[in-house]
Amino acid sequence: MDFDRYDRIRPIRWQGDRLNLLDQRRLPFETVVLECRDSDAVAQAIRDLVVRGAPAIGIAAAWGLVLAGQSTEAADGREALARLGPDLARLRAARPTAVNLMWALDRMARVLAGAGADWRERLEREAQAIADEDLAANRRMGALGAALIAPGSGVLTHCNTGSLATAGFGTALGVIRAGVAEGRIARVFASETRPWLQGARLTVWELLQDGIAATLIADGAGAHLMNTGAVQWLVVGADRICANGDTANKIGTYAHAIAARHHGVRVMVVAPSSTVDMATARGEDIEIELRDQAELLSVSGLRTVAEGVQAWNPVFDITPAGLIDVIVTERGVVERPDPAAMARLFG
Ligand SMILES: CSC[C@H]1O[C@H](OP(=O)(O)O)[C@H](O)[C@@H]1O
Repeated sequence: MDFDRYDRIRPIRWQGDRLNLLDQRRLPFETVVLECRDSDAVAQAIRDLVVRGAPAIGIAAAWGLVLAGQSTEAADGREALARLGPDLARLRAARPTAVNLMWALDRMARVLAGAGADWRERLEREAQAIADEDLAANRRMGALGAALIAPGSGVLTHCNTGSLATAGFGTALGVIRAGVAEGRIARVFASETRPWLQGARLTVWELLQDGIAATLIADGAGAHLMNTGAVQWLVVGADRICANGDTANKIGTYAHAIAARHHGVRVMVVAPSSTVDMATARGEDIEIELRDQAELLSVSGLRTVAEGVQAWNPVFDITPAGLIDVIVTERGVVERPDPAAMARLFG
């Protein structure tokens, strides 16, 4: 497929002495780039959702460590690793649920541990490799996932899993891009994804850039949409996939998956192998990020809830493996995920 036609947005741009991040808090109406000049600025940008999406925060954190290295004196990688310990810890703590963040930093730390006097160059090469591999994985998953979808199908997606959430092309949205390009997907629906509105602000905007028509629905309209017969697949991303196939993804995914099973709609989870966490046995062992209740109490800075009301704001949920028909990764496809099937591909 013609990737350049379908995929032009790049949320993370390394500039040699700074990291430029497309500020996703301001989209779709303003295009603002935030310049990060040290690792603390990158950690803050991840916490504040300037950059978001599981693969994207791993890539941004890797560049954050490169920035930290530029202001650190060390004779070799081992010494650098010791000096960069606090930066690594602050980047790692920026968000708890998406394992790509920890995966990318562990990979950077391993490179440091084995590097000599050229440790700064090695770090920079590794960050670039993490980004390049993510883009290649997304393109591969797009082909693998689209091949499972029968021509003429409708799909529902949740949150934003596109170029904005990755190095480019996207995970679930990559499958949708490929499926539309191949003529398999005839209808795309995106749920708005309260409270941060990744679906409403980012996904339908991204698809619009590609000339892909998408219909926005309220999160609560998912079951009703499925009942109409308009969609045959729920296609979503992931922030962490456990050894048994249980999957953490944006809050609301679990409700969509329950409705999908009830209506005979198939569920596809699309994520690179960097999202697979074989060290976590099952979903209940995943830390679910709780964000400020203020995100629920107002919309675009305008308070919508009476003063004095309390809110609870978990931003991910767990979809049990039993509700997932297929997990698509760049290494291959896991059908009806369970511990044995996961171990065959990731053990
Ligand atoms: C391509 S993974 C995207 C993943 O990240 C989202 O979360 P957030 O916007 O809070 O970073 C969501 O769970 C998506 O599925």
